[in-house]
Amino acid sequence: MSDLIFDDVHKNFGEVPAVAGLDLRIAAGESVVLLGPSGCGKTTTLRMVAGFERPTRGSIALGGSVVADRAVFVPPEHRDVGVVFQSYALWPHLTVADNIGFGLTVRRRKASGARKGLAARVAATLEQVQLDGLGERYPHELSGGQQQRVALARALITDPKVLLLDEPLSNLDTRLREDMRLEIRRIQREFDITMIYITHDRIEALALADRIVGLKQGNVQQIGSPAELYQRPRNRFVALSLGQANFLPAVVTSSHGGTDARVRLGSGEPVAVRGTEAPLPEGEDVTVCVRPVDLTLTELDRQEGPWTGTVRESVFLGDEVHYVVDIPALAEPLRVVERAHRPLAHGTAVSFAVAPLAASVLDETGTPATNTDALAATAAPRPDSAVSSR
Ligand SMILES: Nc1ncnc2c1ncn2[C@@H]1O[C@H](COP(=O)(O)OP(=O)(O)OP(=O)(O)O)[C@@H](O)[C@H]1O
Repeated sequence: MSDLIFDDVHKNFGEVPAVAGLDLRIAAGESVVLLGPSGCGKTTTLRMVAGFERPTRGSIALGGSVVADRAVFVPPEHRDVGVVFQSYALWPHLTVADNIGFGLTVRRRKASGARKGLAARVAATLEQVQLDGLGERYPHELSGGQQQRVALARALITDPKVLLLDEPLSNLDTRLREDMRLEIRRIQREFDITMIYITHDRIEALALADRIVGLKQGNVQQIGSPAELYQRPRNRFVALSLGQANFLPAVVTSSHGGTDARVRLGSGEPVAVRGTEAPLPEGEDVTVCVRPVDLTLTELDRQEGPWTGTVRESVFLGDEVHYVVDIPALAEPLRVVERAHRPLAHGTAVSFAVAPLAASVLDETGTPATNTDALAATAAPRPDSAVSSR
């Protein structure tokens, strides 16, 4: 059974469409991350689930019951959702235990006579978030990470149908963010919690999601597992949301649809790439997305045509070298990440190769392909050796 269903959910603020037609079914125990830049509608979506906003159109169902549609609007206190905000929102004058217990006592459980079990529930929840023994402290006596654990515990103690987290790690330093990321995933998995987590941080999205929803200006761009979105992004926006990417013009040489295709870059040998769902006609101009780690450079004596180039920047980072390479046939410089066994110096002439089945064809109907334009402007013949699969 789906725990949470969005059916064609829209939310407009005046003329601003904050959320434009969200269709999503979240299964019980699933962790879904809404990923997108500021203003794409993440918080609005979360607020509609919590009951702080009402959809302009469409419906939201939670645990089998509609909580918001044209006719129904269940108020926040009757939705059984737990919310964790970026700001922690703890009561400064209450101890940790009272902050956590507060979440439970304001719920119906108080009325149903469960109060006597409160101390035991608080202790168990403190243990769940690994804060055992700190119940008598006040929030100002805790670190930022510990305070966020208290906020998490306060949401968890009510045993919510869905846990909503709104950029909960933004106020923490890098190290604590890493720890808390793992901690939230552990708790979510261990207790089989249905979770919606919103962030603009790609690492958080990749680390925490069973599925990621890529959002842009209120519109869903793609929904899928972290690996799907990373390895087969539908468009440039999704590709760049999850990390650095190169977008290269190519021509389809064979495709079977749903499976993998072969494309030619420049006049190199065809290279196997991840195809699109629909078959691609042979000869079709496409754009392929290649991650920097899926390219390799080969040193040349001199540049041999528009599909070879020169190293503009070479940054040694210990395990890896990050290269920026100017290729005349491409509008944008190529980004390449290689193991740091033999850093190539600035100005070195190079050819590049794409690893087989590492690149993917974008579905960019109607999107201007800047790199293709650049290629069309380049008339010089290209040596076959310049671009090949490795
Ligand atoms: N109460 C409101 N009144 C008017 N416009 C609003 C309101 N809340 C949000 N918006 C607008 O709706 C759009 C989506 O906002 P939302 O806060 O959902 O984005 P977000 O992705 O969560 O951004 P951020 O990461 O900055 O929090 C934005 O254009 C925002 O300005």
